[in-house]
Amino acid sequence: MSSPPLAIIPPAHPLVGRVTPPGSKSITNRALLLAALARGTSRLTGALKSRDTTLMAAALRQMGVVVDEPDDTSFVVTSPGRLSRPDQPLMLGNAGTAMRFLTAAAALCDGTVILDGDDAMRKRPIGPLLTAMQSLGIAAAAPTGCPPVTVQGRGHFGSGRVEIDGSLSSQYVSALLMAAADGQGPIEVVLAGKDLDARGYVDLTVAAMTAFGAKVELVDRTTWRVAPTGYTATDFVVEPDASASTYLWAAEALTQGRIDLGVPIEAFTQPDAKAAQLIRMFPHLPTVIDGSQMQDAVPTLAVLAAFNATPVRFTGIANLRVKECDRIRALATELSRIRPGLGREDGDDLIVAADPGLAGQTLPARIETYEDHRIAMSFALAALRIGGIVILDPACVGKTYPGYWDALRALGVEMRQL
Ligand SMILES: O=C(O)C1=C[C@@H](OP(=O)(O)O)[C@@H](O)[C@H](O)C1
Ligand SMILES: C=C(OP(=O)(O)O)C(=O)O
Repeated sequence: MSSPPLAIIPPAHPLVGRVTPPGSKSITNRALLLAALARGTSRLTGALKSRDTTLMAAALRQMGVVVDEPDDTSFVVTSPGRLSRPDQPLMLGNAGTAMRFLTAAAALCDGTVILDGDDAMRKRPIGPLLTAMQSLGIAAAAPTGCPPVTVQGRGHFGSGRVEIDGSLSSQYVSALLMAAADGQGPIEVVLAGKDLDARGYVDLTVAAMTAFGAKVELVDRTTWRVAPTGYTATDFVVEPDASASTYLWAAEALTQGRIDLGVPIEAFTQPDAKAAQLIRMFPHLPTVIDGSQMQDAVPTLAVLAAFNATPVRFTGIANLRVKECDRIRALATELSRIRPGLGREDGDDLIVAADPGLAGQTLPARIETYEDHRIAMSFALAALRIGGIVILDPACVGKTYPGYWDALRALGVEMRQL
């Protein structure tokens, strides 16, 4: 059921203040899984509490891991060091990280594991990951090429060489790498097909694995060698979420404000932190932005581009079509709802016809959010400068940033639930 629409009133002042961004979704869900694979107790602090991490934690509990939540930003994970076969299917909503990472990890259980998600997740491809697992001798099936998935766990990940086509999602590579430390012997994960978009997410994976005691060697740009070390319980600090921070950086740029996130941009290791340099260039964003290495920041940059001095073409974003929704289509459609022709698809590129004159106008538009947190959060930025914007189903931000609307309110943005 969708939540009541939210009308946002453009603030008459620059947004100035302090906001603490939530913990990184990507890092929290990696750390939760790795802690679950390590015998003993691991404390995760600075973690994200949101729909995606709640789903990951619940799935791990179904597999016999104790996940305590002593406060709003910590998880304490106590594990026997292996995952038990769950009695019921793992229901993972539309959490891509949980679905992909747990599909590989399910091979470490003894017995059958079914992983399923919501309607949107049932359209997100997982075939390449299953093909890779099958090549290691693991029985894994998804008749439609998308969840639900059935994995016959056999208690280990095998050994040898596994090829993976990561062109649709880097999460397949991350999933294999994390499970590979529980191999019977060393496992080489080799990229097949074109180079990865979002390579930075695989670097995050290797960093998290290393923190939990794994040994991963980058043999060359396409090959990682993972030793069969298993994982060691540890205390782990999750950095703030860079993708969530992009909305605040953009809000600052759009209103010529000053928002202190309490963390310098250089401290982020996540790929989307690269967007900060572009946002700083506003209103003179480049005419072409390659979004491949900062994919989750593209909705933020696209809405910002609507107010830029010159049009912007976004390239390298084909796999935005298989995220929470088809984000290329959603961005083009919703930008054009504000002003016809403001956003347009060109093959798999998105072209935003910039119009600095939009700022200060009233252009009533009810923004469809397609149950996609990033569509809701990015179009709220348009509402900081344009009157009459209503965000439909605003609660969808709970996937990764449940405190988003409160953060904007704390900066003095007025909103009305309709
Ligand atoms: O590994 C991760 O944590 C993520 C990888 C990216 O997805 P893809 O690898 O599917 O592009 C990104 O869009 C997603 O939000 C998080
Ligand atoms: C694509 C995203 O999420 P996921 O793939 O983890 O569902 C996202 O958070 O923008």
